Amino acid sequence: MKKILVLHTGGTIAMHEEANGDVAQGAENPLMSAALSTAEDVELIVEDIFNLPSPHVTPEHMLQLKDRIQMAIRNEGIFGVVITHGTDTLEETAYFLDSTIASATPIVVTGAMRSSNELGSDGLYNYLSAIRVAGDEQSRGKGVLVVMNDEIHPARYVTKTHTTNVATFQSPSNGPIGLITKKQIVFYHQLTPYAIYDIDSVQGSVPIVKAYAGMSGDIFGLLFGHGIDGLIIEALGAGNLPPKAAAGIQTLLDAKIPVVLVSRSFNGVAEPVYSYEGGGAQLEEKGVMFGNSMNSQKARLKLLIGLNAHLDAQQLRSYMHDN
Ligand SMILES: NC(=O)C[C@H](N)C(=O)O
Repeated sequence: MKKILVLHTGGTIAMHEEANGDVAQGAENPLMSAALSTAEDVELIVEDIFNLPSPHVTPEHMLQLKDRIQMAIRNEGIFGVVITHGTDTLEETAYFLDSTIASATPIVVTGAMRSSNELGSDGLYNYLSAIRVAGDEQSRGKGVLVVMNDEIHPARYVTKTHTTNVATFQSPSNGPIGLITKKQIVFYHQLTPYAIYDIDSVQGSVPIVKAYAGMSGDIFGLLFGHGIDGLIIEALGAGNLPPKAAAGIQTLLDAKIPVVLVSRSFNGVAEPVYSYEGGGAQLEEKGVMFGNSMNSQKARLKLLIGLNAHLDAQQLRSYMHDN
């Protein structure tokens, strides 16, 4: 019997539709009483660790999940872990766990786009698929995986791309890492290795600011006054800013506050290419770091992890760049 630790955290997968069409949380998680027909060699240890819509999930909750999973890996002889989660911030929790837990144990995160009593509800199906993947030998050593809609995606690359479609989770640059069919689980490729920091705190204020045509630098002055510890800028194209915005970040850089640039384009990498005013080459010269192909919400967690791992400026620069 393979022991699978299941941690329910809430989200649409644990919700129901009411008579007026609103989707709401009940006192009971419907997954707890669902009739499951899993592969017979799996024993589930099920915990309702939280019951939160995922917009209520914070890095502190992610840290709590990490601690619970690490304890189970160390002491409870588990084969794999399944986490059910709301989809809005699912990629963030999955990415956080992927970046902080160094273990070959399969860790699979899943959710649903339609609540438990809606026509075409995908919750139970995704839950069963996640259990199958978490109990599969091939899933070992593949980092944290996101299982939705018959696809397996690496936490590093997956993102929510659609507000309502059940095929919302995609890995824009790389595609899924695997596929779930009725009879088998197929993996297509391996991930390259990446740094993992087993942090024990998630302190610090790291906001995200999105760049746009005609942007001024005012927002950076306000953030500086607010006392931030780091900043992610979703920059334009390959990693550029409007001239006034570029000038506005100087105060943060002078104060040695890490500023990381990612792109608001969801495909490709942000890198220092252009030498015009506000161009990436100039920004790099000023001390801005580049977050490569990461999206802003994951780059924010990554910077938070780097800061809580007490990396020095050089280590932080290469950590933010490698993904
Ligand atoms: N589909 C979902 O789970 C969305 C929901 N708002 C949540 O993230 O909690």
